[in-house]
Amino acid sequence: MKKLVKVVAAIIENEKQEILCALRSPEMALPNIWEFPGGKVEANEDIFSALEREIDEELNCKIETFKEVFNDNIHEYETFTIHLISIRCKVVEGTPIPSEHSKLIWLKRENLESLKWAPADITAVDQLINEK
Ligand SMILES: Nc1nc2c([nH]c(=O)n2[C@H]2C[C@H](O)[C@@H](COP(=O)(O)OP(=O)(O)OP(=O)(O)O)O2)c(=O)[nH]1
Repeated sequence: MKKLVKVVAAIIENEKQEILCALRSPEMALPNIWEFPGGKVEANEDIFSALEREIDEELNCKIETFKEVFNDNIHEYETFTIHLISIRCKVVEGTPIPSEHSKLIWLKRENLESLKWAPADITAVDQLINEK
């Protein structure tokens, strides 16, 4: 059986109703595709604390999570299975600066479709596009 990896991802919306999208760098696993920033949940860590930690590490800013799951998806990649949990958040301190990603952009919901997303993220992207 493939390894199951639990990953949390942040849906960060700004005051202009734009969503933060992050481009994975050529050095990362699944390179050069767009995702919601986040990462793997460590043992004994709850999903909300994991996301706060990951965003602090990756984007050098503090977020507050909405304490509810926005989208929950299991997707099988070739080499592992991902359990991707997307959670709405807002930035409460600092400004997102990429340390690992190639690029960050803020996009309106209707433009999210224009990016090449990680396959596991498609259900969350569709849910965002369709909710308003
Ligand atoms: N962060 C994030 N990862 C995603 C998303 N969609 C998706 O398929 N993934 C995959 C890419 C990676 O294989 C895995 C997350 O690993 P990662 O490398 O970003 O997380 P991490 O910082 O905890 O990893 P590590 O290098 O410390 O092991 O999940 C997403 O929206 N956000």
